[in-house]
Parts: sequence; structure tokens; C-alpha cells
Amino acid sequence: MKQLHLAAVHQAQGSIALPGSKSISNRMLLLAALASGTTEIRDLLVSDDTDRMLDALKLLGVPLHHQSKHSWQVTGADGRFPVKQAALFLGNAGTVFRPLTAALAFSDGDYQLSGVARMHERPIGDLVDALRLTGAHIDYLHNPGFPPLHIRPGKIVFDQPIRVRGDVSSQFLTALLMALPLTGQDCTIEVEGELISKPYIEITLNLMARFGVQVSREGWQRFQLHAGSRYTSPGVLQVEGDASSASYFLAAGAIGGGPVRVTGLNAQSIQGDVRFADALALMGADIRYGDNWITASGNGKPLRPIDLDCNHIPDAAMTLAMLALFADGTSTLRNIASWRVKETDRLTAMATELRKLGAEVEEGADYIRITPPARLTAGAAIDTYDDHRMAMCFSLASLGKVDVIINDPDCVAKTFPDYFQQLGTLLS
Ligand SMILES: O=C(O)C1=C[C@@H](OP(=O)(O)O)[C@@H](O)[C@H](O)C1
Ligand SMILES: C=C(OP(=O)(O)O)C(=O)O
Repeated sequence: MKQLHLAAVHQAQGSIALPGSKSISNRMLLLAALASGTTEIRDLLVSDDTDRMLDALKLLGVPLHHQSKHSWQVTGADGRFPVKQAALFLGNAGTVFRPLTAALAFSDGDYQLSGVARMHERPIGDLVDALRLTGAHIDYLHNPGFPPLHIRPGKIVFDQPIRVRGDVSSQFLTALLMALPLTGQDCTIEVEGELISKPYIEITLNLMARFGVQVSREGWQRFQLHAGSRYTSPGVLQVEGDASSASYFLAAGAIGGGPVRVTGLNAQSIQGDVRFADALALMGADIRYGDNWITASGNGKPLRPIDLDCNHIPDAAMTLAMLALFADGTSTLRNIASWRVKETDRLTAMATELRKLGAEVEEGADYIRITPPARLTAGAAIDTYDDHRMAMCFSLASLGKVDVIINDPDCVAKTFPDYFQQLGTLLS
């Protein structure tokens, strides 16, 4: 297994041009593929998750033209994928697997969808149940409730609201919202249970609107799409910098003195994870915003511990767990049960690896409580569980003036292939 040895460092300072947002990139690619007209997408993220979407769209017959490293031209299929039979490998990309399942369920073809072993342990039953209510024909190829899936032409007719559970992953609702315009019918979606990760639904609605489809909603319970809604290309689109990826660098600025600036993002971002900066400010960091940047600096003192409901920032909350090591007291991150069904069981993985650094950690069903040690344990070998965020988070331990070993560092390729090179430019 490859290992990356990170030397103890004292300071983080500099500026990082953020890679494009994963959540925005994959939504824009799919919406552009479903729209009429040609869309140019600029600053698209280049990563494993976006490669899975691009490869799938190519196999489905969508004309894609690579203009430059980060820029793609997508000629939309106007709601009908040209290829009617395909076997698609979707890696471990939730933002590909869930939305494509819904889009293909309404595409009148024969499709098999699979992923890596971990993707076959990540739930999809709530989405399949909802799609079956519309008349979609979907079978499980191995375990009920989980990928891989076999989708066949269904008889899509429904006059009842489509009910979907919202308390396991918001990606099920996102998938339905993005795909239902393909049916051409009036649709009402009713969310059962408390919807989690709400800001990701805001991203979905915002991008659907840019492609000309408006959704009416009552709170987070009821969403309505109107008959005849169709996606049309808005022309040229720009992807914002990734707010979850920004969290590692802003955190580095807070604990390594700073200032650290990330560019490609600002306070008006449509990504919920931009609110990570508020949590960082609560911990005592100095945060400044500009038209296209955010800067974080420390104030020379240890961070303040926090007790925070992190349901709105599930990905960036992992960075807060790391920062808890740098606080002068116990921190609690709450309402993060969804961590258990992501790239790995992130609650157990985080607790296990934080303990290797000397922290006292309590792991609950949906929370984690972290008491930092007086001094971090040097030389810990951190397992990353094929989870990009575990690797990125634990790289920050080197700012605790200890060396640290990251096992299997290349797992960052899921969303940020050159993360360690970028981080290296800040550290001294
Ligand atoms: O829709 C999205 O782009 C995402 C939704 C979130 O998942 P859940 O809704 O499963 O929490 C988030 O963790 C994931 O990285 C991206
Ligand atoms: C949960 C994540 O990914 P996915 O889109 O596969 O759900 C993540 O990137 O942290």
C-alpha cells in the first residue's frame, strides 16, 4: 500500500485556486445532457466522480466535446438518451449513481448500473421505491435496497403524489427532482421523514432553474413540477470552486496562522458547505470574504471548542472533527447519522483515526464528541478507508507539529486528485 509521510509543520500561508464543485459539476453535466441545445461548462471539476458522469453520458450517446482541461461542450439529447442499452460503471459517485438511476428509469431503455464494492453497500432503496410508484421498472441484481441495478422500460403513469424518504440521503430527492421533467407530467413529490442535507436540494433547484425548469415547493415537504417542463440550455455556465474542498485550506489557515485564501468561491455561493466558514469563525478564526475569495487566519490562540448541529454541512463537518484536535476543550458534532452510509462509515472511521492521534472520542449513533490530547501523538499511520475526505482531513494533523503518515493517499482522486500538491504549497 502506498503511504504518504507528511512532516511536522508550523505554518500555513498562501492562496489556492479551488477545483470546481463536485456537486455542481455533476448536476450541470446531467442537466446539459438532458436539455435541448448546447451547453458550455467552464471550470468543471476533473476527478474520478466527474469522470464517472462523463463516461456514462458518453456511453449513453450524448455528444461531449472536450474544449480544454476544465471546459466541456455538451450537446443535449432533449430528454432522450440516444443509446437504449448500456452497462454503466459508476464508481463510488453518489452524485452520479442516484440521479442517473432516476433519469434512466424514465428513458425507455435497458440499463445495468454498478459501482465499486462500497457503492453496493450504500442504500438506494428509498429512491427505487419512489420510482416504482411512477411505474418505473427497476430490479436489484444482488441485495434488495442496494446497487447494482437493472432498469428496464416501465409504463410511466401516475396520478398520486410520489413519496420519498428524505432522512437517509438528500440525493434521492435530488434525483427525482432532476428526472421527473422527463415524464412531461404534473408531479408532486412528498418527502417522508426529516429531510437531511437540505442545502444540496437548494443547489439542485437553483441549477434546474438555470436550465428553465421551475419547481414550486412548500417548505421541505412538498415539491411540485409542472406538466410540459423541459430543460433548455442556458448557453455558457461557470462552475464555482468546491466549498467542501475549501474547508481543508481554510482550516489550515485557522490553525497554521494564515492567512490562507481560497479563490473561486464567495459568501454568495450556492453551496451549503460555504457555511463551514461560519463554524470556523465560531471556533475563533478570522474569516474575510471578497468578490471571488474567502480568507481564514488564526488569532494566535487555540481554537474554541464547538457544539454544533452539522446536518447542513455533512461533508465539511469532517473537517470540523479534525479541528476539534486544535481546540482547548471538548467539541461535539451532532446530527450526522448520514456519515455512516457514505464512502465509509465515517463516524467509526473518524473516531478510530482520531484516537490514533491521542484524542478521547465518544462515537454515538449520530454524533461524535472529541476531547483533544495535551499533545498529538507523533508518527501515527492513518487509515483512510478509500475515503477522500479522511485523507484530506488527516493531512491537517501535520499542522499540530507532528509528523503523520497517510495510508493510500491516492483516494483523494474521488474529488481532488492533486490535493496534496496544493496543500504542500501552503505549508512550512
Ligand atoms: O447532492 C449532493 O451533491 C451531495 C449530497 C450530500 O449527500 P447526502 O444527501 O447523502 O447527505 C453530500 O454528502 C454529497 O457529498 C454530495
Ligand atoms: C459523500 C460524498 O460523496 P457522494 O457524492 O458519493 O455521496 C462526499 O463527497 O463526501
